[in-house]
Amino acid sequence: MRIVEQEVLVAKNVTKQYSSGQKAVDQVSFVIKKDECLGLVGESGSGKSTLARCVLALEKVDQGEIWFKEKPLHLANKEDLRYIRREVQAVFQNPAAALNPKLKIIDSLMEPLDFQKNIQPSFLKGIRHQREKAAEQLLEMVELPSKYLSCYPHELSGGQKQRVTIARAISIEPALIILDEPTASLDVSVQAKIMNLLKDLQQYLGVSYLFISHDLAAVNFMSDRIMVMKQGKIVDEFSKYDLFSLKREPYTKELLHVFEG
Ligand SMILES: Nc1ncnc2c1ncn2[C@@H]1O[C@H](COP(=O)(O)OP(=O)(O)OP(=O)(O)O)[C@@H](O)[C@H]1O
Repeated sequence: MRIVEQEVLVAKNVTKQYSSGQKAVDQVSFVIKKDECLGLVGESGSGKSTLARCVLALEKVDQGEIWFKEKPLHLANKEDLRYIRREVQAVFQNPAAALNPKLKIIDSLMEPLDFQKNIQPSFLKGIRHQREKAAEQLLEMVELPSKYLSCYPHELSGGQKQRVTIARAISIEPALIILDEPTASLDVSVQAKIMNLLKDLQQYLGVSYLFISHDLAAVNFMSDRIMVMKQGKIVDEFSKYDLFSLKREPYTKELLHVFEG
């Protein structure tokens, strides 16, 4: 398949069926462009996380194609997978589960950089191999003081832990970050702060996002374009400025109704 330069990820007719026979993802196609945030909204069980796992190459697709830049995820060999794992990072709902409780924050944070010695992120120029300085810089980017580097995860709040997982995701300067309900486990006041941080980071780093949530308000705040998923299918797709258009599908209007309260 021909990939246009500005396209970071292209999914074409992706289908994933579990052994129960149910199609969790059914003929889904989309494009994520450089620097853009694509939002994916749908109620629980609509297939959002399954699609995310396919994009992360954690699930094998049954039909269709997923291309990350010029690499076919659906046919990826070991070397392609190594490249994709570096370029596509993820932040999930539960930061407590994402951090090893036995590791100090500095060690969880630096895991990707410790592992991939040859990566030179632009924002760590001159300090890439000074481990503590690099870790301090990463924490600063997510607005956390460096004193947390020597703490264990249980000493941090949920929002602080999520900031650490975000810092870890950006640490190797990926091209795409999958954000799967990144604020769902956090207090409402913290949710807004994390979303603002994610927006600022996106602008600063020029990274692309796939932002996944059941909350249309959150998706609308974060995204340039929005896809609505229902029972494994994309039932609506539009620019965020067209959310209130009369042309929206009835299901989007239902979600909108919940959002407007
Ligand atoms: N490992 C699995 N084995 C079998 N069925 C699964 C598996 N994972 C998900 N499913 C089913 O696939 C469908 C889509 O689930 P998925 O978790 O992708 O939806 P979701 O929109 O992310 O929901 P949620 O927001 O609740 O996580 C659901 O019916 C779910 O029960």
